[in-house]
Amino acid sequence: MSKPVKAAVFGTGSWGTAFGLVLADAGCEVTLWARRAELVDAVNSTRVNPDYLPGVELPENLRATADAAEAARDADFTVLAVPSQTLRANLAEWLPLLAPGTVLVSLMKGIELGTAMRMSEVIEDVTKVGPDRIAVVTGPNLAREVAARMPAAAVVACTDEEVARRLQSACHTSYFRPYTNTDVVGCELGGAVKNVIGLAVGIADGMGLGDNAKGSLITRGLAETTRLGVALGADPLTFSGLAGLGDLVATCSSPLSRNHTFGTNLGKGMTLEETIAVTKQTAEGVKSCESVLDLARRHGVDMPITETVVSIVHQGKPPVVALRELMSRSAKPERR
Ligand SMILES: NC(=O)c1ccc[n+]([C@@H]2O[C@H](COP(=O)([O-])OP(=O)(O)OC[C@H]3O[C@@H](n4cnc5c(N)ncnc54)[C@H](O)[C@@H]3O)[C@@H](O)[C@H]2O)c1
Ligand SMILES: O=P(O)(O)OC[C@H](O)CO
Repeated sequence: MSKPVKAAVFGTGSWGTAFGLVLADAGCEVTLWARRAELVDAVNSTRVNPDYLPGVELPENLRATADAAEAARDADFTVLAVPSQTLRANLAEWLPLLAPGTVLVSLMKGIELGTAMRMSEVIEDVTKVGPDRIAVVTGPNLAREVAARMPAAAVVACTDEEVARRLQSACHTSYFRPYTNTDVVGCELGGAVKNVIGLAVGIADGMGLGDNAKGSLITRGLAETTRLGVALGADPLTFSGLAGLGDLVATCSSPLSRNHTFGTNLGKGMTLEETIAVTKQTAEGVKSCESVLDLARRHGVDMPITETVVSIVHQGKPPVVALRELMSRSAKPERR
């Protein structure tokens, strides 16, 4: 009998725990690394993560530890599920512990502030591991729905298709259907920019702008995501797939999305400080809207919706003023 696949998941938040559950359901032996000993004890003794996924029973082949070396030991896959802006520092600490030959898997949907790097680029920069051992999981995957074993498809992307296939098989269950893709750039950009568009749609929903506004923002949001992707060498077709349109639709329609909810609160008139205070989990778009805009400017790409989100979230522009400016931009053909 062959040995079970071993997976270490660094980050016991919503998605780290939910994806750990998927891996365990697919037959992997899973170790979650958590910062806090109380959370480790709760997971191991009650089989529930009370802070992030209350009410979800975790399988027996998933356990938690606060010891990073123990989590990393002999892992075939080392899955990273921390906030995008802390990844570099976290990974630098874990680097000496990583199992030789392990595949590093990013679950994160953000762009690093300051460097404008995608998460796989940060991983490569810190570990010096080649792109053939770095993979990304993305797509319409709201953690609570996945943890409830509700059906979802996803994308596992790696420049090495064989590695993507191995990861696909490690996380394929009756309710989680992963597709492979070799366009890592497109898959990561789709995930990071949809959070920014999710904020924009949330703001519009909070302002009561209606479903035409929502459809328009999703579509034009996808257009600017695709423009950025093409400038960075991505395949434009990736953006009509699960990492692009699929994730945008899920994020922009769901009250479970933290980015959408964050935007809705702003659109209803909460201040940024009030909105941050009621947001308990990571809403990546809040920081990444600035790094996405930075990336776009470095490549001479126009991203008016992203620019609008930055002006509301970070420059204090009232949403009604931002809306008026967005709508009064000069008229242009749809495909340019
Ligand atoms: N939640 C979802 O539905 C979902 C789905 C797909 C992708 N993602 C992406 O997954 C990533 C993680 O999101 P999440 O939903 O699990 O977030 P979360 O806020 O639920 O959990 C974040 C985890 O990171 C840990 N953490 C926070 N600061 C840290 C630090 N300085 N050092 C080490 N660990 C730290 C927290 O303790 C927690 O375990 C994000 O990039 C998000 O966009 C989330
Ligand atoms: O809750 P959000 O806004 O981070 O979205 C979660 C997932 O990325 C949806 O696919």
